[in-house]
Order: sequence, then structure tokens, then C-alpha cells
Amino acid sequence: MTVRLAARDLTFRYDASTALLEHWSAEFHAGEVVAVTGPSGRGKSTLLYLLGLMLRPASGQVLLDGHAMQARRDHERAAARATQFGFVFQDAALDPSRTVLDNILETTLYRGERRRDRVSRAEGLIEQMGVGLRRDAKPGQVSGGQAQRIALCRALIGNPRVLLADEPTGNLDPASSDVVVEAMHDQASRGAAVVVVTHDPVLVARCDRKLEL
Ligand SMILES: Nc1ncnc2c1ncn2[C@@H]1O[C@H](COP(=O)(O)OP(=O)(O)OP(=O)(O)O)[C@@H](O)[C@H]1O
Repeated sequence: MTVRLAARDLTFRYDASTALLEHWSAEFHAGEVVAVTGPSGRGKSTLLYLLGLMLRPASGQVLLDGHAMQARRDHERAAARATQFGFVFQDAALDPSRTVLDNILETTLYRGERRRDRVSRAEGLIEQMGVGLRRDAKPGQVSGGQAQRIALCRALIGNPRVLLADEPTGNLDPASSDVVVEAMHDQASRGAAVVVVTHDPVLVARCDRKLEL
């Protein structure tokens, strides 16, 4: 199996306090959906930020397709994030001043694709996720569950090689959760490594593997 993303010997602390992660290693394969579980406050979201190149560890490496990303400069890490990663934040983190459609399109702005093509892909995703919204709705007008699925659309539209999702089914009923799980497996079947932080046992059971933090 191809190792898409690897953590090697990661140590991380926010301040002088005890380390949240200490010499932590794991591999995430192309085609695989991995659940990360563990008690609240253990550092699961932090791990996703490290894997997603938003934080730098005190020591250790994150490797994307075998390339060490730690020593790269900020703009190179940002470029990798924009082109290779999709991220679903725990609170969806939609921009309230822009429409749902523009929130989803945000990550595709610099890809040199025609707007018409990007819009039709976004609309396909909105439909697939069963969000049931006018595309000119603003995030203030959507429910928590709709916001989560919109955030997933935004993460998927760039066809990421790595999809990192923090509690993506936290606000969802079982039918909507199902759609989200299917979408994550679809992305894995396109060759992505998918890492999902969750407390939801139903979601864990539908992942290929579980890592306990
Ligand atoms: N920016 C920050 N600065 C300082 N401490 C932080 C920061 N972000 C998180 N922490 C602390 O780090 C610890 C781990 O937080 P994190 O959100 O990674 O845990 P988690 O396992 O995802 O928790 P939950 O399951 O409740 O979402 C917590 O004690 C939290 O208070």
C-alpha cells in the first residue's frame, strides 16, 4: 500500500507544559479511511493541524508522499495545503460574509479553472451531500448539520490527496452521516488518505482502521 501521509516521531506542546504528543508516529495509506479517537483534550484536533501543516512540531516530521514537509518554508507549506489537502474543521469555519457557493469555491480560486466548471462541480457536491439549500444562502442561514456538509464540500472540491476531518458527523442525523461517510470513502477510493477525528462509534465502525490517541 502507498503511504500517502506519515508522522515520524512527532513531539508537540503548546507552551512549556507537558507535551501533547511525544515521539508519535503513524502512517496513513492511499485508499484508507482512518479514525482517530481518544478522550477529550487528548490532542486529536491538534494532531490534525500538525498533519495538515497548520502547526509545526517541536521535533519530528510530517511526510507527504515521502517528502519531508517540516523544513519547507511557510509559502511552500501553504501551497501544499492549498493543492493537496482538504480540511474539515470541527466548527465548519465558513466565512459568514460570503454565500455558501463562494465558501465552497474559495479553495479553487487560484487553480486557473473556468468559474463555470468550478460552479458545476460545487453544485454537484451540494446535491450529493443532500444539503438542500439555495446556493446564494449565507452561512448564517444554515443549520449546524448543513454547515458541516458544506465544509466537507469545500474540502472535497479540489480533489485532495489528503482529507482531514474533525468530527464531521458531530451535528448530523444518521442518514446525513451516511452520506458523509460515503463521500469520505469515495475520496479514499480516488487515492486519498482520509483521517477522521471522531467520538462517534458508528463512524469509527465504518472506518478501515482506528488509532487511539
Ligand atoms: N491554541 C492553543 N493554545 C494552548 N493550548 C491549546 C490550544 N489549542 C488547544 N489547546 C489545548 O491542548 C489540548 C488538546 O486540545 P485538542 O483540541 O487538540 O484536543 P482534542 O482531543 O481534539 O479534544 P476534543 O475531543 O474535546 O475536541 C487541550 O488541553 C486544549 O486546551
